[in-house]
Amino acid sequence: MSQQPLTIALSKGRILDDTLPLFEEAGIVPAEDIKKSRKLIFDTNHDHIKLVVIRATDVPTYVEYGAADMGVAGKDVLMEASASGQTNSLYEPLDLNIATCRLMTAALKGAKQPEGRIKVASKFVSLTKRYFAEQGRQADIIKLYGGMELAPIMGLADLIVDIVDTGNTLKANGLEERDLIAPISSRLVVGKAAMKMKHQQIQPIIEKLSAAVDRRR
Ligand SMILES: Nc1ncnc2c1ncn2[C@@H]1O[C@H](COP(=O)(O)OP(=O)(O)OP(=O)(O)O)[C@@H](O)[C@H]1O
Ligand SMILES: O=P(O)(O)OC[C@H]1O[C@H](OP(=O)(O)OP(=O)(O)O)[C@H](O)[C@@H]1O
Repeated sequence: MSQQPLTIALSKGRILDDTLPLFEEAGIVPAEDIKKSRKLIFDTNHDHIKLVVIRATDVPTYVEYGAADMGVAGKDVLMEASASGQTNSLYEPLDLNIATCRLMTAALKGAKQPEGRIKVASKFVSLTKRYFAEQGRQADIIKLYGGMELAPIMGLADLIVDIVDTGNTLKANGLEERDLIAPISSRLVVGKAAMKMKHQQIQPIIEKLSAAVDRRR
């Protein structure tokens, strides 16, 4: 019996470096070197499986709408997509334990926070809004697209919400960690329709990836 076609959306950028070896261990290998190509869609060693390589923030959208059946994305990106209402039906069956880092608030070293409303800069606008609402703190959220650490230095914001890994970027810019919002790693996500219609094909992939993740622990 021929298998139904299956499309997996991978985040380009730093997650891809960790995703490709994991997929290879699970027996899914692109037909050409993704990192040397300008193509966005790739055949694999399985006739029915294709990989699409897109911006991390677009992965939840492709999977939510069923344009891709499954995907790999950072928990930060998934939290933001969910908080903004961009997604509401994604399954998250596996923590791939790659691209691990922390979603933190941070501020200038030693800086006191204002009593009333605070200004918070982040690229994760919706999850930041939700987080401060849950904390019962009034916050104006300022959307930035990168280099968040600059915002407190320039007086644009009191706090930032950003990814921290080694802490080197914060340190280099005179900032310090404040509160942990969530530990982050990349997750395998599956769309609602795919989970229903292609379960028999998807389940073995989840199992093989899960075994590959376990072997690394
Ligand atoms: N310093 C870091 N260490 C470990 N993981 C990180 C780090 N920064 C980001 N990540 C994780 O990797 C994911 C992708 O980050 P990357 O820097 O490749 O893309 P991006 O700059 O957020 O996206 P884009 O360039 O498409 O806007 C993030 O969503 C997060 O889950
Ligand atoms: O704690 P560290 O190990 O220093 O890592 C944290 C940095 O990594 C990410 O930035 P990235 O390099 O993706 O650049 P960006 O600001 O363009 O997102 C994140 O936004 C921090 O700036």
